[in-house]
Amino acid sequence: MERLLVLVRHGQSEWNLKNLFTGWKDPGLTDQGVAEAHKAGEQLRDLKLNFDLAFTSVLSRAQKTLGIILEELDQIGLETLKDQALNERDYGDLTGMNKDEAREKFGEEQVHIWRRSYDIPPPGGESLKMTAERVLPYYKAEILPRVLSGKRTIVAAHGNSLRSLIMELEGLSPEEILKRELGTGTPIIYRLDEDGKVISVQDLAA
Ligand SMILES: O=C(O)[C@H](O)COP(=O)(O)O
Repeated sequence: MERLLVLVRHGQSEWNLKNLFTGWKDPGLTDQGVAEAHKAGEQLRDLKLNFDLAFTSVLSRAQKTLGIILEELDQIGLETLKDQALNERDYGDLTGMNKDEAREKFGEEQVHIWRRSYDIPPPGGESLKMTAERVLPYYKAEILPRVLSGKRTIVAAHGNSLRSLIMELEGLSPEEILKRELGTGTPIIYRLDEDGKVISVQDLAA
């Protein structure tokens, strides 16, 4: 039985383009983001992949990316579960701030710590560890059992919610996962064994 799990970060958003901390804000996709989502769908179609079930966050950039991918796969209307647990990490007081201006205001080092340390949250927001503490219980309760039952599953979500998942799937340390940058609109294909361990990983960015 195939146990297929595909993760995809949303295509470029309006706020990615403007270089703003986004977190739980809900900007739409740019034209480039729409194109990236189409390309992700085409890549999956070229691999002859399709799905029984989809998961996404409650944020429109992830939902729209998923919608475009499903359109490319001729799977519009696929059963889709949406949950806030898969949202981007909450960037707290940094939300809406330009990332370069934040570096000027708080210093390069501090902004890097807020963006890429494992357990130091930005002011009023979530660290990667806190993000993982909501993503992983949801994965274990809702996503993994369905993958293990043979439902071919796609998850369209966000840079940091997906980092939490990848850390778990690939057994990475906090240092290793924080070095991993996820491209917008780039699918990563996992095949799992009956215990949920990863048998193979195919990153379509590579
Ligand atoms: O929320 C955001 O601003 C981005 O989606 C991810 O940002 P990061 O690369 O600063 O973690």
